[in-house]
Amino acid sequence: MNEKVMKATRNVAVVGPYLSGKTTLLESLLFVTGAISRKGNVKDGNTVGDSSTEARDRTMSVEVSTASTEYQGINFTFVDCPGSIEFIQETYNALIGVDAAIVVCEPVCDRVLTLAPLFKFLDDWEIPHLVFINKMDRANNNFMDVLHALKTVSSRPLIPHQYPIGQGENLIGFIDLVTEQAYHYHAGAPADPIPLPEELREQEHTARQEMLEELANLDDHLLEELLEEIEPPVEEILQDIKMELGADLIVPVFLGVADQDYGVRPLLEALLREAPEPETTAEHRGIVLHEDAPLAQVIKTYYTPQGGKLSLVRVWKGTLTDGIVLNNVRAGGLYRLMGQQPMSVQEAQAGSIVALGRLEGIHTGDTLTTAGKQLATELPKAEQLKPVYALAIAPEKRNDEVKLSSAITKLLEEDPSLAWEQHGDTHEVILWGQGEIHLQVALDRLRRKYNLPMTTHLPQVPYKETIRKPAASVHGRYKHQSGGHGQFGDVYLDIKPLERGQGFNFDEKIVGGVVPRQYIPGVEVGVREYLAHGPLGFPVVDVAVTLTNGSYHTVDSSEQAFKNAARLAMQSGMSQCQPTLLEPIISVKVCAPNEYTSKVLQLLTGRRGQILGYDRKVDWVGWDQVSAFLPQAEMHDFIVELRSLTMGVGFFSWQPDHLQEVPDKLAEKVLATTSNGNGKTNGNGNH
Ligand SMILES: Nc1nc2c(ncn2[C@@H]2O[C@H](COP(=O)(O)OP(=O)(O)OP(=O)(O)O)[C@@H](O)[C@H]2O)c(=O)[nH]1
Repeated sequence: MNEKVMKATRNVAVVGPYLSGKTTLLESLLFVTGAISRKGNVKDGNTVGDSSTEARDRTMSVEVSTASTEYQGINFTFVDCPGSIEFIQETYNALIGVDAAIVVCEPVCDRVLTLAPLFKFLDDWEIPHLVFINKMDRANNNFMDVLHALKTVSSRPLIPHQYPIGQGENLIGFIDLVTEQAYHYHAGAPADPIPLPEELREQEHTARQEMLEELANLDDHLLEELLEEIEPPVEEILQDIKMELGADLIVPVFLGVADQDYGVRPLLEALLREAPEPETTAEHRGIVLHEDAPLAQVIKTYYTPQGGKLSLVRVWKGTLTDGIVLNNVRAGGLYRLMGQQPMSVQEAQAGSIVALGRLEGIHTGDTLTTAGKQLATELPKAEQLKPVYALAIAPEKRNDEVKLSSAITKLLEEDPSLAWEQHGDTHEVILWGQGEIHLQVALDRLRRKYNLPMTTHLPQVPYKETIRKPAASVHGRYKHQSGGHGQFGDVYLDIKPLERGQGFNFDEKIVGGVVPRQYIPGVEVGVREYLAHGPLGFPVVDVAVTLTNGSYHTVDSSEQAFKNAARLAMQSGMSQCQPTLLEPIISVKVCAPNEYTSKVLQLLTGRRGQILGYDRKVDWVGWDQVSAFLPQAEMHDFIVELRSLTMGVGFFSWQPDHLQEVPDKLAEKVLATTSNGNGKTNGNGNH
């Protein structure tokens, strides 16, 4: 292991809520370190991050992108992560592979809640992170008020590292609370030291005391110094911050204006001083470093516009070279990525983040070793989010259908928070994801990368039907004479409703061979075939059918003729049984900050949901979890409304639960919109 390389590397994710300025900050970090000579900006679509067409079209990040630079002898790889909650899986997968994260947020007290899921993930994974309060040129709220608001959504104490000089448009610099040195910002150049403004002395003192007291909660020596009113040495404070940030015990808070490079150098210096080295991160993850065999983990999979596969990996130990065989697959190409630009490298040492080409069969999250797949002890992966939003899709051109499955497979490799299925009842291809924009981006990729323009519509609700009443001895006789020998089958069936969830049962009570044994399977097939489309046009469930009687003809009877007779019997019998529509009900667990619980309850009941109860969400301070049954017909845009009611942070998990009778009035509506009674109706029935 090359310890020198490990010590000289830092991998830092840039994360934070939607549009907080992460891509702009990355651009500034690359600019002030000299990795790029001219800064791009998000509106002009020429930044290093957000380099894909899908991102540029929407001026938002839709996948992670990495860029490397050097600052004061340290190689930094920054991973720019999407902020939108719909692309959060990307962020979670990438965070697994970094040493630290910069949480970029805006100085708005009302919006701190949007950070809650991210802080939760960082804290659960014990990923050291610091906060960069960006857009300080737009700050309306007092800095300490923002800090205190942020504290309410973090389980780790936030400590101010800086204090602003001026506010909003009048922001001119900052005070470093560790050294108590004030600085004046300059666009495009390092800040100048200036004397500490007298009028800020008291506020600076209060902020600094808050920092020292939080640190003293974790360091007895510092606590003693504070109690005895001894001024702690700067070195001791810095050492404490480094140790406690490294162990994810505190969250230092910085400030600035990314698009003017204000506060960006101090941020880099803090990362240099305080962010953990790759070796520390690896040890923290329980990786045994003294064995030299390479160990890496995939944090993102890309398919380039030319169709090549690139696996972005964090090298935990050992050295990767071009052509290395990992998990029995030979890598073809080893690259450092600068946005979408791959730059070939000969080798990648432990601690780096690089891309490997052509790792077929390897997926995001996989652990890679030279020991072969079976021998690799899997490193933990980020939790896979379950999709919550669906669209039915079909290729615009019919003969593209064959191409679709291989394109979707690649799409899902790039983005594991998508899923797809061919629905058994409705035969639709359903694309599942995390929200409307998420699916639009996936459809854009299908069109652009795979030349597969698609049409979309709301998925059909897979309604079923059943019966309320039995019918006895329903008769079906099939008699057909055509040329040679004819067709004859004759049956009597009893039809009975079954308990909900019992499915279908076929039985026979034939005595005296009135229907010969060899024809009985034909009767069952005929019944089953009929039940695929009941009188209302949907598959029939929870029905028992018994063959009770019949007759046959020695020459003309056949299995086929009995099948037809059974269908005829079902046709005449089922209409007497009061057919009724059933809808799928899903069980949902809806999670949101408790100030929104009453809105969540209203949302559910407004969608015919049945509330089963609610309670505090385990391990989520200040959050509730509501359990309910919800008709699947009401699920389509449920996530959209839930997010709009909860500042974007509410989420839910779901699973199919049972079938339930559709209330009569609604059933009429559903059946009226059913085209030609063939069971096709759109989701979201009554919206
Ligand atoms: N006033 C001001 N605007 C900024 C600052 N930083 C970024 N912006 C603007 O904020 C908007 C969003 O910036 P981005 O860098 O795309 O934000 P992001 O966090 O990467 O966005 P997503 O990744 O899509 O969540 C752009 O219009 C930027 O120009 C800043 O410090 N001050």
